[in-house]
Amino acid sequence: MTDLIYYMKRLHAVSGIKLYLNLIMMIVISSIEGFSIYLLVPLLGITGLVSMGSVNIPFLDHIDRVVQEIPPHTRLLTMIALYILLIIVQSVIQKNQTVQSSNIQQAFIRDIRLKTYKDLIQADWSLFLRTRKSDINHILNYELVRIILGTNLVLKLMTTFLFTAIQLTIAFLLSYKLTLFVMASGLILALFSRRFSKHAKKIGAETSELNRQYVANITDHFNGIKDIKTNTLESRHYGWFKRLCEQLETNMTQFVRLQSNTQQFYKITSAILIGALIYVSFEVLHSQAGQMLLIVVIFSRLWPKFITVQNSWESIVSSLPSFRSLRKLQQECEQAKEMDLFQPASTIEPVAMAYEIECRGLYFRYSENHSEYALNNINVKIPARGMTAIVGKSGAGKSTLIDSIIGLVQPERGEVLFDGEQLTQYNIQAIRRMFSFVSQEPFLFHASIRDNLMLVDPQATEEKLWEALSFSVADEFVRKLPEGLDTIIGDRGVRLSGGERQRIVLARAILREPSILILDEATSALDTENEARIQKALDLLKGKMTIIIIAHRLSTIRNADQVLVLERGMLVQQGGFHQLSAEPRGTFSKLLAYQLEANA
Ligand SMILES: Nc1ncnc2c1ncn2[C@@H]1O[C@H](COP(=O)(O)OP(=O)(O)OP(=O)(O)O)[C@@H](O)[C@H]1O
Repeated sequence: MTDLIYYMKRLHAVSGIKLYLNLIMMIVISSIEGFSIYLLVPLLGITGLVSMGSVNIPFLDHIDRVVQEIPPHTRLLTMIALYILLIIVQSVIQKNQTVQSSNIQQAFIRDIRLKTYKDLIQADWSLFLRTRKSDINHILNYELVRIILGTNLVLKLMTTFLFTAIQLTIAFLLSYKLTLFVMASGLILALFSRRFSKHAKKIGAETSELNRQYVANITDHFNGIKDIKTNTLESRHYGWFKRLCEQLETNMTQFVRLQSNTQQFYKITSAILIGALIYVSFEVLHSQAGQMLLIVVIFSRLWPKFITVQNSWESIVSSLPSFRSLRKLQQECEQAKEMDLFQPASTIEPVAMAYEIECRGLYFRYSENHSEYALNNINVKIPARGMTAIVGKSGAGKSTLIDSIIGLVQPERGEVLFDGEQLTQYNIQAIRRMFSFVSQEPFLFHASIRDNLMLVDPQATEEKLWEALSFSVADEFVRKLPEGLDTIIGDRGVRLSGGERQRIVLARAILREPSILILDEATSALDTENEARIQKALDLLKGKMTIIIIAHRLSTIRNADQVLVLERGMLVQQGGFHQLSAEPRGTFSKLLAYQLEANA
């Protein structure tokens, strides 16, 4: 419930006075509707269907007196005209209210979307290690829609309460005994309906979970469609998906059944109550026709409100898990916040590194439950403008070391220093501006090659783009593409080969003119000829920028100034390529030997 209150406050902050105007309009609309129905009583009186004299109550008496002032021959026409006028006024207000309500809603949706996106993008890497991308997708799509619906229902419920209060006051004036009876019956029923609300909450939680799984499955299945096809797993995946769809169907049907059960319950109770009231008034109390009409009017105005309140409440309660999910994600993002979006990247002055990066006593675990450290007491210096290679078996901790140097993960103990200055949340953005990083899974957007390159340098000239492409040996193949630089490369660059993708990403990294270039298996998909050409280009960069390379193919790091050898998170060797190859018992020699064997 606190989550719901949080978002209602947010709605209030976004819409301000408009929200109250909207509520007032809703009340006016409901009141006119109520008034026009009460107006039916004198209308019926004029037609002679009901004798107004028999209805001895202040409110209707007053109306009757006003009606009597109208000349008899125009009385009916005046009353009908008044009725039509009321409906016209109501529809004009209704139109404005609908437009304003939609404006409020859209502004609220925009606010939540922007806040969530901003929170996410400002969060540090640890959040993305913990959270599935499909869950983020799910929250930004499905849950958001349910939150909007839920908020809308709360507003409607508020107006219903206000409207019911007005109705109750009028009803009280008409007959306090009858109104008290209806209210008491409503309260008793509300107590009975608590189990409906509990059930609605349970169904709502299931809906959230099932929708989460739905989005996760779709994302997984279509990300892995190549593997599904090559392993002929289509029918198995279809089976999973079918089961989930059936569960979703059952869940939705359950909710509709619950709501119709509530409605049925209220309708039957309403029929029994009104029957009992009519019987008692007629047979026991011998009431007149006017009072009987009154009973029907009051009952028919008040009772549906109880049904609306109960149904809206069930829907609100069922959407509470969505409020929880979004709030939880936002809270996690707030805790993991590492930067402020209000400071644009272009205004952050990159710091220049003159001497070295130093890792001092670094310890890191992905989870406190892990007994093994991904980085275990790493002490190392990476000199500026030199080439440092990091090698080791798969899982040795190479990428984790890079991630802690960039500040993507925070060490449990120890520190990373740039020219003696510690990497902190205050200088992280400035320090990151020095880097260009080509990861193991480089990302290209569904856009042209030009757009993908200019992402890092929107002012880049044509000449500069081709220079970068030439560096990464990508110029030849890009020239041959039908649209050249303007070729659209598909989702994540699927329309390019793995090696071509890597070369475009490398060109992008160079275009940024970094002072520290990090390549994590950046040329692993290249053929030996193209890899050798890139090696040469990298050699030319030595002395101009700091280069850190993670490579499995050890032949590619022959020219490195220093090699760091990692094993199970520990730095086990450090030195020049030839120096380490000459240590026969060392891990590096073993790695070299394995590769020679494999290539033989
Ligand atoms: N997101 C993660 N959550 C939990 N454990 C992780 C995560 N990423 C890596 N690890 C673990 O941390 C250790 C070091 O992983 P890391 O990716 O740094 O190794 P690596 O040397 O770069 O491996 P590779 O050469 O295969 O890329 C491994 O045991 C790995 O299983």
